[in-house]
Parts: sequence; C-alpha cells; structure tokens
Amino acid sequence: MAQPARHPKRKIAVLGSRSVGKSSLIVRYVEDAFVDSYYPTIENIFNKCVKYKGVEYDCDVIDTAGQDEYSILNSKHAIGIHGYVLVYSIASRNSFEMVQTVYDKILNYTGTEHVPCVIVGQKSDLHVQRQVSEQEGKDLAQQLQCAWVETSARHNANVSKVFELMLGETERGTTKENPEPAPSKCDVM
Ligand SMILES: Nc1nc2c(ncn2[C@@H]2O[C@H](COP(=O)(O)OP(=O)(O)OP(=O)(O)O)[C@@H](O)[C@H]2O)c(=O)[nH]1
Repeated sequence: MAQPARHPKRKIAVLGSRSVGKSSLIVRYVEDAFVDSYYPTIENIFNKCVKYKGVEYDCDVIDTAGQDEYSILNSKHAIGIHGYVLVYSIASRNSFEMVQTVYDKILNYTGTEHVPCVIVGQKSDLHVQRQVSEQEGKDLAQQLQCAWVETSARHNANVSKVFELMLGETERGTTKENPEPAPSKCDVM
C-alpha cells in the first residue's frame, strides 16, 4: 500500500521585545483573528500546514514571552529550531534595537555564524507613530543577511508573506537529495 506523503516538519520561533505584536501576528496567520487587548505571552505553540513551492510543511510556530536586553535565551527557543522570526514595532525604536541584541544572543547560544531569519516590522498601520523607517529595516536585514518585511496584524497586511519568506530562508541550500536543513543546536563549551 502506498505510504501517505510525509510533510516535512519545521520549527519556527518568534522573538522580539514585549508588546510588539508577536502573538497578534501568529494568531492572524493561524486563526485569521485579531484581538485589541494585550495579554502578555508566557509560551504558546501553534501549528499550521504551510504550502511553499509545492511542498506542504508541517510548521510549529513558537510564540515566546517578550525579550529585553537582560533576558536569557531559553533552550526551547534555541535548540531544534529551523528559523527565527524577529519582530519589532515600527512605532518603537527600542524594539528595533532589540532585534540585533536578540540575534546576537541566538548566535552566541547556538555557536553559529548565521541562522535563517526574517525581520518583521510589525504595526505598519501606525503611520503617525512611526519611529523606524523602511530603509532602516532593510539595512539591518541586509547587514544580518536576513529577509525583511513590514506587516500589520490589525489590517492583515503581509502576514502570510512572513511565513513564505521564513520557508524561503530555511529551505535555502537544501536540495532534492538533501532536503533537511540543519536545526540549531546548543554549542557545548
Ligand atoms: N495598531 C496595531 N496594534 C497591534 C498590531 N498587532 C498587535 N497590536 C496590539 O499590540 C498589543 C500587543 O500585542 P501582542 O500580540 O500581545 O504582543 P506580543 O509581542 O505578543 O507581547 P508579549 O507577549 O508581551 O511579548 C495588543 O494590544 C495588540 O492589539 C498591529 O498590527 N497594529
């Protein structure tokens, strides 16, 4: 009997400062809903099947508690992860600066020189409060060799693009013969 097609599993962690809209971005993507109220996240895992270039990926999306410069990376957010979505709010310069800090923490923890990442400027609907320009977002992404996009979970703008870009980053370098990207490991010193 023919075996059912296996969906490759991908684990994606969503990181960034508090209240930048990480949960809202994921909930918009997975459940197509938006809530105005703010409930700080402890930890949540969402699951969605995502079709990318004809392949259906079984994606676990890990929503994390917001980070700050003093947060220590949780091993659950650093081991076995295929890619990272690093979120800032376009209305908060501090949250934009936190992207580099969190990225450095990931590299430190995993002992690698590069991890597949998408940098996301969330709350793009907040034009009047904008503190971070599109160009600054693009420049950071170029510097860190990541993909970049601005989104609004509120207006459902570019939300699915984040996850397409993410799979583009994780699948880069994979081939038919070698279809599995290496998930991140812990660097044992
Ligand atoms: N204007 C606007 N507000 C948003 C958007 N996305 C989220 N928010 C609001 O921002 C607040 C924080 O959103 P959350 O999704 O809880 O943020 P978070 O990053 O998951 O927060 P933590 O769990 O504390 O890290 C909520 O009041 C949301 O309604 C957006 O695209 N536009």
